[in-house]
Amino acid sequence: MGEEDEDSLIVNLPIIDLLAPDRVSTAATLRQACIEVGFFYIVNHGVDKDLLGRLFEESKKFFDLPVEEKMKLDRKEIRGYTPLYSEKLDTSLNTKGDSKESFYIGPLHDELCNLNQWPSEELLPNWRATMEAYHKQILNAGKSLLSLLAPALNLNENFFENVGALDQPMPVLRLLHYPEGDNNCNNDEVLGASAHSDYGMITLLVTDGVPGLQVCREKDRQPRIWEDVPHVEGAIIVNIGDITERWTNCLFRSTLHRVVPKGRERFSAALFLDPPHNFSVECLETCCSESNPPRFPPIRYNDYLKERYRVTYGA
Ligand SMILES: O=C(O)CCC(=O)C(=O)O
Ligand SMILES: [Fe+2]
Repeated sequence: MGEEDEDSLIVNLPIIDLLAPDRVSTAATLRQACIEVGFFYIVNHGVDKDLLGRLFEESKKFFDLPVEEKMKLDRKEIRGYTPLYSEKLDTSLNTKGDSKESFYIGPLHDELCNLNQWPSEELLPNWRATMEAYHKQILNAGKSLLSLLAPALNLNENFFENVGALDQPMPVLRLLHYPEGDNNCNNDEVLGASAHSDYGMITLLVTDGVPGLQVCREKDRQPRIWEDVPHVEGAIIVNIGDITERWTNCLFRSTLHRVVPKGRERFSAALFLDPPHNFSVECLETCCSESNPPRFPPIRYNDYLKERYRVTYGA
């Protein structure tokens, strides 16, 4: 799949058309992508192009604010601002932290929605409306993808809805800003986002087109081989998260990825789509058998998530 391009490798990921009339063959392509690499693109996802432009404009306006202003919305309950270097996704590294800042926006319509924090309307009048509109559209794209992911697992199209995985889903939108420069420090290289896999069900990622995202398809092989994920205009990048890997008994892969500095400022926005917090994640029937028994016991999603955040943020 990877091919040489001077000194870097480029991964060739399939494009999944959410509106393709032949759902059976689309689900088969999706299944293969999830088994082989855990990353793919989606098109015909229903996210408005102009809204995407506004998302990045407003995101930039927030990150351009003075740090004191941003710190007024410091992250609480996984909502709000995280400053530069406050996170280190690869905890084995000897660096001061990842060179990125971010802003988390939690679900808009659940009993916790009042925990979301917003910049003041005087400072950024269109900010909240833009983020809410994007949040809704990208969540719909995620739901529509899940209705293809279910048949890709030999399950009924409505499986995720029927088991309650979408009752109170936990879509968390994370705006990301990687400043330019800042390449090296004494020890390991400072990365925009160090090597990690995502925790949840699926992640839907849009970027401003600036390169930097890379995947490592064989995490246990040394030295690690990193391949660039190219920008495809109009497409959304999707990756399988750890809880889906666990849910599918490791049939679908949650692939290691990272963001490396390419000497340019970069913006992206990731929607982490998770099941409800009290949802019990238990090996899917179509992913185990007598000869391939479940590798993990059932786990309440919230217990799993808390542990992952504790390790990443050290709190
Ligand atoms: O910014 C990117 O391209 C990737 C971000 C990412 O992997 C994450 O936030 O989990
Ligand atoms: Fe990620």
